Amino acid sequence: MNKLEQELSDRLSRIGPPDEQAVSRAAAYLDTLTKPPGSLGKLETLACRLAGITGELRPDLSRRAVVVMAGDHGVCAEGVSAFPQEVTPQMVMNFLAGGAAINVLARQAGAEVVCVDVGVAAELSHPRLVAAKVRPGTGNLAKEAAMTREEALQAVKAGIDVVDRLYGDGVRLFATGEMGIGNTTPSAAMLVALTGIGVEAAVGRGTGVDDAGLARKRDVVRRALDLHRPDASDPLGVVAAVGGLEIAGLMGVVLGAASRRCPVVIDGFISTVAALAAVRLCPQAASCLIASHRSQEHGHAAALEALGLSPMLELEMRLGEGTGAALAMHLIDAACRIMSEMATFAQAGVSKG
Ligand SMILES: O=C(O)c1ccc[n+]([C@@H]2O[C@H](COP(=O)([O-])O)[C@@H](O)[C@H]2O)c1
Ligand SMILES: Cc1cc2nc[nH]c2cc1C
Repeated sequence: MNKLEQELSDRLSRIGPPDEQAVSRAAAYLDTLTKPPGSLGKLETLACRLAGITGELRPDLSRRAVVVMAGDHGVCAEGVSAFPQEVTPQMVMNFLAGGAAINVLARQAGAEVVCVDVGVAAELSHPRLVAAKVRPGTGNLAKEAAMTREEALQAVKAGIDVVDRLYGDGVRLFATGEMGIGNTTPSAAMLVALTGIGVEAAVGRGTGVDDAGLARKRDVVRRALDLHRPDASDPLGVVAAVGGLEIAGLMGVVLGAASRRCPVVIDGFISTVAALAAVRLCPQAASCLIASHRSQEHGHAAALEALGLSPMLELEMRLGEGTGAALAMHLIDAACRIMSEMATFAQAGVSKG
């Protein structure tokens, strides 16, 4: 085992199961509040999950960050996106200037946006950009491995390192976001490799390719899987062969948050595939995941199902960047406020059924 593998394995060994006692205490407390038992539905489930993750009934999740991992994709050469590759660095600059949808929605949710260059195919420099470029874009997975295993490990480490730094600054709630023209293709390839579902079920229109583009994407995914034959039991091998640098970075965000017992809100298709790969690497990490929305991207439902997650929102969004996750933070706030502000039957003098 080399140094990075050892470091990752040490980190994974620190990821534990949810605190079942805290879950039971949260559930019992919710039943003392002035409402029929269970009537707040998924908000109650969420309050219990947050207790299980953090070990606290009323965790302070006021410091929060959306980590937007950015990377480029050699597979764009196959004509798999409706947009040109230069949009990736252009959007990174937009994130840093505060003008993208994620900046608006994160501000509204009280979250900072932390943008990480883990593999953009352009030179970028900005005081607020986290510079962690592993390589300038992946290889074209239809013809070669997206990256080496070592590069995948470096990208995972970049995600863990960002979480560590933010945790040190007091951040206790994380959300995944990404930017990478072409990244629905590697995400679909990873989903097929990890779950065995059909290519048709995993590949969708991404930024909006037409029927010919969709057919090309499916063909590319089939060719890539034929070429690399990734092993589902080796998630790092899967992301290295047919994944993306920002996807590996998001695996690190999930694993880092789980190792700190922090909830991590999962955004759309790409984020969910990254979370699935992280959970395949470390099944215990599943307990820290909060699914935010169901994206319009064709394969997202299957990715959520593979994780056994039920999203809170269905807003017909398909942007990525962490936008659905930022919106779900309002529901996390709602669940926390129910636990801290609602009167009990005894306090309000309301008769129990
Ligand atoms: O989050 C999603 O479900 C989602 C669905 C479709 C597209 N995206 C975003 O669009 C880009 C990938 O789309 P594409 O067509 O270039 O593969 C990438 O920057 C993602 O953030 C994101
Ligand atoms: C403009 C644009 C913004 C995005 N944000 C995330 N993916 C994106 C893709 C495009 C094309």
